Amino acid sequence: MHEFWSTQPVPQGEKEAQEGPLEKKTVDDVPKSPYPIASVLEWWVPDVLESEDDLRQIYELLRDNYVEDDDSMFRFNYSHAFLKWALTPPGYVKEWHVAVRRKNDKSVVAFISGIPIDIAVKPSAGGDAEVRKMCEINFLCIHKRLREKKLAPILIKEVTRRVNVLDIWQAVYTAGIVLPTPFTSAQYFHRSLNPEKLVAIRFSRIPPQYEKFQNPMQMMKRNYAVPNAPAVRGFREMEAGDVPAVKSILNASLAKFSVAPTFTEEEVHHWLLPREGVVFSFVVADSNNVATDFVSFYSLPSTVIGNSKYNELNAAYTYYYSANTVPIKVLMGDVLSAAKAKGFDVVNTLDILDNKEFLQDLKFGPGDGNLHYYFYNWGYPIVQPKSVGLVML
Ligand SMILES: CCCCCCCCCCCCCC(=O)SCCNC(=O)CCNC(=O)[C@H](O)C(C)(C)COP(=O)(O)OP(=O)(O)OC[C@H]1O[C@@H](n2cnc3c(N)ncnc32)[C@H](O)[C@@H]1OP(=O)(O)O
Ligand SMILES: CC(C)Cc1ccc2ncccc2c1NS(=O)(=O)c1ccc(CCCCC2CCN(C)CC2)cc1
Repeated sequence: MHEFWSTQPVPQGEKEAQEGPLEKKTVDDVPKSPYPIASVLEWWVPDVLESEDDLRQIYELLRDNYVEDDDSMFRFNYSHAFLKWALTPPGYVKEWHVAVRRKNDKSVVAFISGIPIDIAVKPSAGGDAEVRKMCEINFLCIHKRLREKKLAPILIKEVTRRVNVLDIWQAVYTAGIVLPTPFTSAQYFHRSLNPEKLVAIRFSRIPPQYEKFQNPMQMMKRNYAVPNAPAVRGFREMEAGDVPAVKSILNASLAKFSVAPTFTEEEVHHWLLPREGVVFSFVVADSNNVATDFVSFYSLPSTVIGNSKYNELNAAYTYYYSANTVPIKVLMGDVLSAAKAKGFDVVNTLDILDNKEFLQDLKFGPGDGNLHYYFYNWGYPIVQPKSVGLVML
């Protein structure tokens, strides 16, 4: 059971692992050359920032081989611009974008990414959080034709080596599957904005509770209708001038959670300023035009697999927020209006952060997916998802 993960510094599910590092090594212990790989394959570092063609190759691998839901109805289709944004935050390390190509035709067959992140972790016994420089791992993907050949552990060992060699010894990551050993498990929830399209894609017929109506689809549309203008006075798109205020209110909000990132001003600028078709952010400004509240969401479309009428689902995912002068339920209501106005079909979210405070009133329903959160080389007690303030793209 877990031939690879049983060899790794992760909690192995026996008694509660002690908090903190599970193994201690130094840079001198780290191999200086790349992990050995099959002779028909080669390691490759794409230049996602400067080479559109390198970015396109990573985009296409993920478009055709990345995460699907259990019923293979949807597959994530992160856009070029989204991947460039997600992979190149301030201080990113190019070599942590680890790809594998076939030597003969240079086709990309696998990928895994790491980016730097400062994580504040609160000891379970209480007390101040410890801020730790970690690596955030994402986009692990192996071409469908190369699955179940133990290539994933090789990718994981190589990215670990490239992170360790820079004296970083912890990582944080999430997955839709259970591995040794989650420190929390969150549930997906979704909110229809375009019920007609969702019904056409997901069900052959309208949900039974609507059958009793004379015109069921009309009733669904009415049930999921949202205002076409924001309710909150002073609600507007975030601008560069808001960065200092957003940094301070967001860091203050995230400090409440047991596990959450901390953001520098540069990181607020990169992660939270609006980017067309990628990330959308808004502030509530007071009479001096100073941001008192903040809310954001990102665009992650999914390919609809095998549906005659639609081939793409436009999904928005709730991102970071700081609700201070208005309840998060009111702020997120304006997110639904903004997402509808921008043509999104559904808003997805998780029961992390304070999200439980709006799920019911804003008509979110449970999805059929879970998101499990993990540390690498850091023992931590199991906490509830509402104690977690980390959103992973
Ligand atoms: C200090 C720095 C540390 C940095 C590293 C920190 C750790 C980062 C860890 C990665 C975080 C990724 C975060 C995300 O991106 S989660 C998203 C993962 N990607 C997908 O689901 C896309 C579609 N699936 C695929 O591309 C493949 O099925 C993948 C690549 C997922 C596995 O390929 P394949 O199906 O061909 O299998 P194999 O024969 O090569 O290898 C089998 C071994 O791999 C273990 N496995 C399977 N799925 C995952 C998974 N999602 N995380 C970790 N391990 C996984 C599995 O338990 C088994 O080990 P063991 O059970 O026998 O022991
Ligand atoms: C009601 C559905 C239409 C909602 C929905 C929409 C688009 C989806 N696209 C792909 C997969 C599922 C989709 C879905 N159903 S769902 O219940 O919200 C759901 C089910 C399953 C997943 C996959 C597990 C998370 C994979 C993680 C995501 C985070 N990342 C950092 C690592 C990989 C995500 C979302």
